[in-house]
Amino acid sequence: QCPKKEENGLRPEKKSQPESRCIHAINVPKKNHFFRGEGTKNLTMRDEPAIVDPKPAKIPSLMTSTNAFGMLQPIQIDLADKCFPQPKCDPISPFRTIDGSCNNLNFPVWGQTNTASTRIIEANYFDGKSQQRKAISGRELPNSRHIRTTIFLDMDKPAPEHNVLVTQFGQMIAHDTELTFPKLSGNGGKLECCNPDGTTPRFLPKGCLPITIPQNDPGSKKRCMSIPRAADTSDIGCQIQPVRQLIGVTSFIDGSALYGSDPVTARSLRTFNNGKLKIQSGSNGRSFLPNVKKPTQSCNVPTDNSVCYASGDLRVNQHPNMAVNTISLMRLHNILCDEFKRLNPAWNDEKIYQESRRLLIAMYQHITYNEFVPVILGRDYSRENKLLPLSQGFDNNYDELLNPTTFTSFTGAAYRALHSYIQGSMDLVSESRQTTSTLRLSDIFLRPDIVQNKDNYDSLIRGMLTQHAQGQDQFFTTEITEFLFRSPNKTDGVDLITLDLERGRDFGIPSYNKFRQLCGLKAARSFGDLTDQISKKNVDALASLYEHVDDVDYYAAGMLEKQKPGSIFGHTFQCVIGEMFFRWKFGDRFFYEFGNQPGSFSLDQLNEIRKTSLAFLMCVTSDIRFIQRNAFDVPSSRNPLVSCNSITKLNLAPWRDS
Ligand code: HEM
Ligand SMILES: [Ca+2]
Repeated sequence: QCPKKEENGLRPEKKSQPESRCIHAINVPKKNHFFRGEGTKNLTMRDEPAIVDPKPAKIPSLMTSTNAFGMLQPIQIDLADKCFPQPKCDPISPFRTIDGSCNNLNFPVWGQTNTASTRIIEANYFDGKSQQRKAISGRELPNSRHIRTTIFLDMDKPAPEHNVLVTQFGQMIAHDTELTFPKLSGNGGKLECCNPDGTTPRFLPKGCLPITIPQNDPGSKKRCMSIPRAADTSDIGCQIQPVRQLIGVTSFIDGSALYGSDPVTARSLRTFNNGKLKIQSGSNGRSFLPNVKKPTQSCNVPTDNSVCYASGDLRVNQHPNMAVNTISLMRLHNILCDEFKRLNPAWNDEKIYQESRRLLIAMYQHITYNEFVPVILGRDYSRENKLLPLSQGFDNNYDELLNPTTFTSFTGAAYRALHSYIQGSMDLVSESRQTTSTLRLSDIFLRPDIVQNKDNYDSLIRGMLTQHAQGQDQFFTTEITEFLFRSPNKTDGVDLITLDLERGRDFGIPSYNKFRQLCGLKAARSFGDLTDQISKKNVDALASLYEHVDDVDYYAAGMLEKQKPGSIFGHTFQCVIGEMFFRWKFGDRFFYEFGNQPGSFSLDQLNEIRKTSLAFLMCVTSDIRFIQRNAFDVPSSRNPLVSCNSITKLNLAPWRDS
C-alpha cells in the first residue's frame, strides 16, 4: 500500500509503509557527487521536435521599423537616465556588479537597481504625465473589478503537460527582474486608500488606485480595495514627463533574488568564509536560507523563533514554493563553493564567491533560454528570434545599443499572464510520486516555516515536478482572485487580477490596439476586427464592457488571445515577452554565451555550462532520487522518471587554475 492523499491538511500523512514498497525507490544507489563526473560529451539540449509553428512571428527588435509600429528608439528611452547619478565603472571587471550598474559601459544605469523601468511604446496617460488614461469618450474606463468578475472566472483546466515548476520558475524570473514600490502617504507612512469602514473615499487620496468593488459584486463583501500606485520618478524629485515607475531590483537575469540587488543586502547574506552564503540547518541536517531578525514582521508565523527567510528579495516568503526555489539556488551556490575550493585551494573567499556567483548565473541563464523560454514562447518562435542557446562556440552578438531594462508592458501586463498558471493548491509528493498532502494556497501565504518541517522541502520539489500547472487561459483560481494574502481565519483577501488590470493603467500602458500594431497586426477599427485573435464570444464580452475598441486594456484582451502554435501565449503577449527575453540576452554584456568580453568563459567552460538542465539543478540541490528529464513537463511515458544519477553532470575541471 502506498501512502494516501490527505486533503487540506498542513501536515503530510504519516506513511504507513516504507516508500520502497511503492515502485521506483527500490535499490537506488546513493547519489553521485555531481561535479566530479567524467564529463559525458552529449549536451542536454532538448531533442529537436517537429516544427509546429511553420511561420513564427518576429519580435519587434527583429522586424522592419514599419512592422514594429511605434517602438521607441534608444534616444527616446534614455530620457530617464538623467534622473540618476552616473556610476563610475571598471571596464575590465569580469564580474557583474551587485546592483547591475556598469553592465553597459556607455549607459551604465541601464538595468541598474533603484532606477526607472523603461517602455517600448509611448505611455498613455490622460494628462500626458501620470494620470490614469480614460476612455476615448473622456469618460472613466470600465471598473477593473467588474472586468475581472465578468470575463476572468475560475475554472479548473490544468495545463496538458506543464507542471507547477513552470509557474514557479516563471515567478522567480519575475522577482529577479522587477520590483515596484508603493507610493507613500504625505508623512512617509503607509498609504491607506479606503475609508476605515471599508468604503471608497469620495475623493480618492493622492497616489491611490481607484479600486471600488461594485454593489452587486458576486464575490466580495468589501466595497474598496486599498492599493497605492507604484512609486515613480516624480517621487524622487525628477520631473520627466511622462513619469517612469521606479524599479527595485536589477533588470538582468542575474540571480538577484538570491544574492540581493544592493551591496548591503548582498554582504548581509555572505559568511565571508570560502565564498559561501549564510544558511540555517534544518532538523534533517540540510541547509536552508538564514532567518530574518523579526519573523513575525515579515511572515505569518506565530513567534520570532519561527522560520522566516532572509534572501536577496523580500518576496522569498510569499509562499512555500517560492522559498524552495530560492533555497535550491542557495544550495547550488554553496555546492559550487565547495567544488571550487577543492579544485583551487589557493582561492580566497572573494574569488570563490564571485566565481560561484558567475557560474550559478550562467547555469540559471542557460536553463532559462534552453528550457523555460521555448516552453512558454514556443520552440520555433524562440529559434526564429535567436533566443535558443547555440550548441557550440561563442555567441558574439552583444548589442550595446539594446536597452535591457525591464519595460512596463512586459511587467505590468504581458508577463502577468502567467498568473493564470497558478494552482490553487500545492501538492506534497513522495518519492513514489504519491501525493501525501495538499495545501490550500491561501492558507500558506507567508508561511515558509512549512518548508523546513520534516522532509517537506523534497516533497514540495516533487510536488512541483508532478502537479500540473493550471492552463494558460482566461480562468484564474479564486485563491488569487478572492483570497490573495488572506490572513489566517479571515474569509476575504485581495484580487490579483483586478490589481493587474489596474496596474496596467497605473503604468500608463496603452490599450491593446497599440500592441497589435507594434506586433505586426492591423489596428482594429471595430470590435469585430478583434476576431482574428479572440473568439467571437470573448470579443462580445469585451464589447459589452468597453465603449470603444481603442479603450480595451492590453491585459484584458491579451489574456483572451488564442494561443500561438507551440506557445502558451497569443500573438501580442508572445511578442512582448519575446522582446523582453531578447533584450535580457543581447543587452546583457555578461550573458554567459558571449565571447570577447572581460566576463566571458573559456570555450571549455561554456561547453560544460551547456550541460546544465533544470533536472540537474533539482537533483543536485535536493534529496530526491528520481526525476523526469524534461523537468517542466509532468512525468509520462514519453517523459519517464529516471534516476538522478543518470542526469548529465557538469565537470568543473576547466575551472582549475593552470
Ligand atoms: C502564487 C503565485 C503568485 C502570487 C501569489 C503572485 C502575486 C503577485 C503580487 C501580489 C504582485 C503585485 C501586484 C501589484 O501590486 O501590481 C505580483 C506582481 C507580479 N507578478 Fe505575480 N504572483 C505569483 C506568480 C507569478 C508568476 C508565475 C508570474 C510570472 C511568471 C508572476 C509575474 C508577476 C509580475 C511580472 C509582477 C509585477 C512585478 C512588479 O511590478 O513588481 N507572478 N504578483
Ligand atoms: Ca536581476
